Amino acid sequence: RWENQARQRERRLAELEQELLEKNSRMEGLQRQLDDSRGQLEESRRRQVERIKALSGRTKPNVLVCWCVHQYVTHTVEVESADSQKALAEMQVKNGALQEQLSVQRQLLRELETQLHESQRTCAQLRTQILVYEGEMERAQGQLEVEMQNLEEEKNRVIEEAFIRAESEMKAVHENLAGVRMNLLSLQPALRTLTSDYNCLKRQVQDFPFMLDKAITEAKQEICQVISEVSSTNQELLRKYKREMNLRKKCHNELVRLKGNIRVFCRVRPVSQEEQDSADAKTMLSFDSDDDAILYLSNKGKIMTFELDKVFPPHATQEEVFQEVQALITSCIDGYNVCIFAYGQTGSGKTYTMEGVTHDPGINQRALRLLFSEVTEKAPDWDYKITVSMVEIYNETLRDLLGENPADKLDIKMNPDGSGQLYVPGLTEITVQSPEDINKVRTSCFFLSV
Ligand SMILES: Nc1ncnc2c1ncn2[C@@H]1O[C@H](COP(=O)(O)OP(=O)(O)OP(=O)(O)O)[C@@H](O)[C@H]1O
Repeated sequence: RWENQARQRERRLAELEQELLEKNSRMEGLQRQLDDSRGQLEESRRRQVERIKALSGRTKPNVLVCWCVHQYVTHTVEVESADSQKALAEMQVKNGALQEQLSVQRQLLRELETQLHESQRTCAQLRTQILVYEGEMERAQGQLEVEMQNLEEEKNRVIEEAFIRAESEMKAVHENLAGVRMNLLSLQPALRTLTSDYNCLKRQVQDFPFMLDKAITEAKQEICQVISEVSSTNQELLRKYKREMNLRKKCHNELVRLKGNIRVFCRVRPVSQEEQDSADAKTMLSFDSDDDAILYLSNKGKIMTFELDKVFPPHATQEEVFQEVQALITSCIDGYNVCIFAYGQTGSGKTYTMEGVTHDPGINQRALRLLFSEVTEKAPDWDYKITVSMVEIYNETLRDLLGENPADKLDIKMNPDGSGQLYVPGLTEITVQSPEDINKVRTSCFFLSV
């Protein structure tokens, strides 16, 4: 900004100087004109004086002619002759013209002097203005210098800061570089190892198709060998399985022989609230602590002893009862006919033992679960088909509860195959896949019986 102002002022100063020069040259021209006019006036006066002198020579000596007071003299000249008077008149006319010319020249001179004064005044003003401008320029120059100095200082400071920063960054870069160099040095052995690994792998990849072919051939041979081994193992397993089955059959037969074909258990349910109220409720039944197959019944002071396969006391759980019949379920899978039923007076706990309650199921539910879990376990090797039939025996009459007409009576006949087994012709059989299916059948059965 200051530079612009200074430049403008310099331009203005140059213009004013140019103007001053022009005015000076014009003034010089006017001066020259004035000098010329003065010279001409001098010349004309000189000529007039010579004429007057010439004329004086021809006039009376007492005529006093003086050029500076010639007007007055003119009035005092005594004309002695007609020629002199005529010449005098002419001279007077010329004198008048010269007087006029002189006044005009004087006027011109005054004007020129006025112009000269005016020019000098303008020149003085311009000089003053120039001085003012010069002062302003000096001030601006001073400010400019201060600004320049400030800028220089700022520049130096910024350069110094940048230098310090660059130095620290340079230092950090050098440190990083040193770290990178160290890393590079430490990586070089790893790189060499990797290169050798890579070359090794490359060779392996090149050899891979041949190795693969070889491995496939070997694998094929091994698989064939394994297959033949497995096949022989299977044969062996089958043989063992058959032997196992025979063993199980033998065991079952032994079990039946030892425990008897028909086993009878007795389960004593807990005493109900009403029974607790009666005085002799707790003393009627008692158990033998050494033998779990003995039950004592006290009736009218007389103790009767019952011997069974097992007696379950009131605190026996559903699980304990089921464990006792569990082996029979396995026998059922192995192809034996099994029948489990509960017998007893009303409210003695038959339904509780066979069906149980939702949170603690009885023998039926547990047997079905075990049956299906065994079947599922053997599923890869054996095909099983489980069917359900339901009959009602009431007053010596047999009815098919799953049949289309549950009211129809069924007959029990001897199997004509000569096996000595009984069978019921026309009895409905429903194939089931899970214990839930059996539950559905039972529900419909209840529905039908209703
Ligand atoms: N071992 C037991 N533990 C607990 N409660 C039992 C037990 N046995 C039976 N009960 C309860 O005794 C009551 C009668 O049992 P349950 O209905 O099983 O007798 P029931 O022999 O089936 O009778 P009904 O012949 O009249 O059908 C039921 O409330 C049952 O919950």
